[in-house]
Order: sequence, then structure tokens, then C-alpha cells
Amino acid sequence: MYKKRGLLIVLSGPSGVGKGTVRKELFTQPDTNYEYSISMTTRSPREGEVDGVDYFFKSRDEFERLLEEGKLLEYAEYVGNYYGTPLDYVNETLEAGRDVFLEIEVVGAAQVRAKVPDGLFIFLAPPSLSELEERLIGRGTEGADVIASRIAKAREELEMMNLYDYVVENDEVSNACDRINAIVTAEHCRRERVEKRYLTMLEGE
Ligand SMILES: Nc1nc2c(ncn2[C@@H]2O[C@H](COP(=O)(O)OP(=O)(O)O)[C@@H](O)[C@H]2O)c(=O)[nH]1
Ligand SMILES: Nc1ncnc2c1ncn2[C@@H]1O[C@H](COP(=O)(O)OP(=O)(O)O)[C@@H](O)[C@H]1O
Repeated sequence: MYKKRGLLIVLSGPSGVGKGTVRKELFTQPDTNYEYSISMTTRSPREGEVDGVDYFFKSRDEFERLLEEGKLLEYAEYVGNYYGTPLDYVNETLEAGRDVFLEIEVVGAAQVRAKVPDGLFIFLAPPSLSELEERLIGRGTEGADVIASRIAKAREELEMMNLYDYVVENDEVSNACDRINAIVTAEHCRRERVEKRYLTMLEGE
């Protein structure tokens, strides 16, 4: 029996490009129909961050145990901390026919690409490298050392842009959200056409 699964949407891109900002804006829109997958991390909470809302904050031992138990869809070590996506939540939500939205860095996104080839992979790009540096500095959540390593990393991350289905420029947050919503809507229409064709073929047997 054919069962419709939800769509896995992956938003990635360099640190400081605005992934978190765009994701938060998308999830304040009343007609957003995706479920956000809350990640696990060993990073310490920033001021105002809440366990179970922004991240599930874990110790390194706890994270490594989850990894050994196969509980993560993907993970990456990013500037000294682990980040990972809970596998069961993603699978159960997709199985229930609902779309799941991941906001993750590029190494993890490549792992998801290998495991979920029919996902929708969107790369959020900055208008320029200098604008990216300004945003990282402007956010002011890290010290100079961490900012420098994130900028160095961002240059490498930009090279992975061509591995994505779509590149969305984050010039204005509302524009980026509109573009992402339009891409998701178009992908749903494409899938419906393919599904219809498939079901028509089955009927003809
Ligand atoms: N691979 C992977 N990356 C994640 C996950 N959750 C968050 N990230 C990414 O980890 C990086 C660092 O996140 P964070 O410390 O919150 O800093 P910020 O996103 O730059 O504010 C960002 O690029 C996030 O998108 C995850 O579950 N897996
Ligand atoms: N379109 C935009 N224009 C100007 N500043 C932005 C834009 N999007 C995000 N920012 C700012 O850039 C900084 C980094 O954004 P953030 O969402 O934390 O990035 P990421 O999650 O990709 O690391 C923040 O200070 C944020 O307010």
C-alpha cells in the first residue's frame, strides 16, 4: 500500500549567514507547515537559550553514547562542539506524512544527502563575504578567536554551495523566507505530479 511520506527540508550554509534568523522567521509565520527538528549539541547554552526549545543541550559523554546507539541521523563537530539531528523524531514525523525542517551546517547536510537522497537541500548564501564577516561580528555572541575560526570555516563552507538543489540569497530575511516557501511549494507540486503518474500506472496493471 502506497503511503505518502513528508518532505525533508534541509537549510544549510555558512555560519553567520542568517540560518537561525531565517528559520525563526519562517516558524513565526502562521501558514508554515514544517516541523522543526531540534538538534542535540554539546555547546553551552547562550543567554536566553532554553533546553528542549533551541537545542537539547548534552554533555560530550551523553552525545557520544547517542552516537554509538545510532540515535542520530547525522552529526558534525563544529568549532569544538558536537551537533546532531535526532533520528527517531525525523523518521516518525516523515512517516506521519509531515514535513521536517533541519537547520544544520554543511558537513551534516552532506551526510543527510547520502542517507535521504529525496530530501530538498537549500543553501543560504550571503550577499558577499564581507557582509558575512560583518554579520558574524555584529552578532557579538563569540569572542574574537571563535569569530576568526568561524570566518575561516565559512570560506570552506561556501565551496559546498554547488552540492545543493537551490541557493537562496539572504539579502533580506523576508525575501529569503519567501524564496524558501516558494521552493517548498514548487517541490510539493512536482512530487504530486510524480505520485499521480505512479498511482495511475499502478491502476493500469
Ligand atoms: N550538522 C549539524 N549542524 C547543526 C545542527 N544544529 C545546528 N547546527 C549548525 O551548527 C552551527 C553552529 O550552531 P550554533 O552554535 O547554534 O551557532 P550559530 O548557528 O552560528 O548561531 C550552525 O551552522 C548550525 O546550523 C545539527 O543538528 N547538525
Ligand atoms: N538578511 C539579513 N540582513 C542583515 N543581517 C542579518 C540578516 N540575516 C541575519 N542577519 C544577522 O546576521 C547575524 C548572524 O545570523 P544568524 O541567524 O545567527 O546566522 P547563522 O545561524 O547562519 O549562524 C545575526 O546578528 C543576524 O541578526
